[in-house]
Amino acid sequence: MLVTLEGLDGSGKTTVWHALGDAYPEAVHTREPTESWYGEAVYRSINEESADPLAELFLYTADHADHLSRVVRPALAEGTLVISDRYSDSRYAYQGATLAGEVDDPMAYVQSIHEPFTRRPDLTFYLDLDPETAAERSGKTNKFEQAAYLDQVRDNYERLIEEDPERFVRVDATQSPEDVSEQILTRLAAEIAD
Ligand SMILES: Nc1ncnc2c1ncn2[C@@H]1O[C@H](COP(=O)(O)OP(=O)(O)O)[C@@H](O)[C@H]1O
Ligand SMILES: Cc1cn([C@H]2C[C@H](O)[C@@H](COP(=O)(O)OP(=O)(O)O)O2)c(=O)[nH]c1=O
Repeated sequence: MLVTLEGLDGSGKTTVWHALGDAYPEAVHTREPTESWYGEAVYRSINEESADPLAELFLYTADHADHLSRVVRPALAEGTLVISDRYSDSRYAYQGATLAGEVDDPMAYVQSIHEPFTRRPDLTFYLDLDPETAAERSGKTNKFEQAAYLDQVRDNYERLIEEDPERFVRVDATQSPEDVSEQILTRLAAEIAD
């Protein structure tokens, strides 16, 4: 089973990911961008103000392809639970925003380049938080963390949820970290038992 955590920067994904690590020590806990050299290239681009958005999309997508073949697919093939802090929906939502004006319907375009090779998550927790609080919590440390930009990213996440309501579980991320984790742990336990 492939479970992903999605949401704006500062929505609390990493906090939940640690709680899931404690609850499911036998699972593969992973993230995108990854820690591979592809992921390092992605972080280099994130910290570059003038990075070309299309080039950046392909760096993220290269990192995803490597993540899939090296980590996600082998673990799933062994029947291991995989929990990823960010995954392809981050590309659809974020690059769907950075590519506005570069290509028509950027989110559909980004989805179309993933479709032939990606593995759809079985379950995605969306940590729902307003962009102002998210930007405040995240400390606005990179170019993607400004509230106006996060507004567009949030709209894109809403479109993704509309497209695939069965897969997404919306979690109110204004709750305390304990309540957010508790809600996710309860739902995940129920899905695994199903
Ligand atoms: N539910 C919450 N309520 C208030 N603050 C939170 C909550 N969850 C996380 N935080 C804090 O917000 C900041 C960003 O959380 P983090 O888990 O790193 O988010 P993300 O991985 O989504 O960027 C951290 O300082 C963290 O302690
Ligand atoms: C995985 C991914 C992340 N991002 C962005 C979101 C973040 O601003 C940044 C780094 O991700 P991350 O380190 O997960 O940031 P955070 O923990 O604050 O959520 O990269 C994309 O734009 N596209 C992607 O496909």
